[in-house]
Amino acid sequence: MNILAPVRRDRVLAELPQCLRKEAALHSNRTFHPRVSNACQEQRTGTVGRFKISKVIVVGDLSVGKTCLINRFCKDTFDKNYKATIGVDFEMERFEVLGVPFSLQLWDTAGQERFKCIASTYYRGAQAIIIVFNLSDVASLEHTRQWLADALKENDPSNVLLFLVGSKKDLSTPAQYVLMEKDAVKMAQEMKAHCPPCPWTSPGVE
Ligand SMILES: Nc1nc2c(ncn2[C@@H]2O[C@H](COP(=O)(O)OP(=O)(O)OP(=O)(O)O)[C@@H](O)[C@H]2O)c(=O)[nH]1
Repeated sequence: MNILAPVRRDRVLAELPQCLRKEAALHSNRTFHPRVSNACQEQRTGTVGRFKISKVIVVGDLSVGKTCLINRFCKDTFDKNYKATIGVDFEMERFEVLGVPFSLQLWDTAGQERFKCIASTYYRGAQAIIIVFNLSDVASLEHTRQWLADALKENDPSNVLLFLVGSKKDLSTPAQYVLMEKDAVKMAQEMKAHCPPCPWTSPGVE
């Protein structure tokens, strides 16, 4: 008996969503890799990496907006009150890709130093690492190197997708933003990551 609710309409993917900016995109393709399409057609998704379920870990300094980013993505909500994450939190988002069920496990980790030890025990086995920094706090961008190093201790660097995400754009002036973006793009290139500005956490989007 299937007791799961239907997959949300915006989680049914028949083509790749349009990217925010071409240069920030993983690649500029609008369609799936033929290997993925073929495997989906033949219902052989177990053979395309871990297609049925993927783990994403979200790391970064305290209060940069990791929880808000996940809540915007999963629940389309924004909470202006800060509640520190204790250790880790977890969300599961179900998709349907080319007719095949797919689940994304999102691990929200604590940025506070005292919880780092607990949080890092959940880093292992990630298919994607999202490193978040605050666009109005240059130190949080500098610290992304350390967050990445810690996350990669538990994962195979050649087999994991990296994303560098700038939050709190609404709190920086246009001039500050231009400077931070330049530094962030440099950092993203150094990490071989991608650096799309984040549309989800902006209170204006709510
Ligand atoms: N103005 C503004 N505030 C934001 C934005 N994103 C998050 N915040 C606020 O920043 C604070 C911290 O957000 P969280 O998402 O809890 O931060 P976190 O990175 O999960 O924090 P830790 O759990 O301590 O690691 C909260 O008060 C949020 O409301 C944003 O884009 N703009």
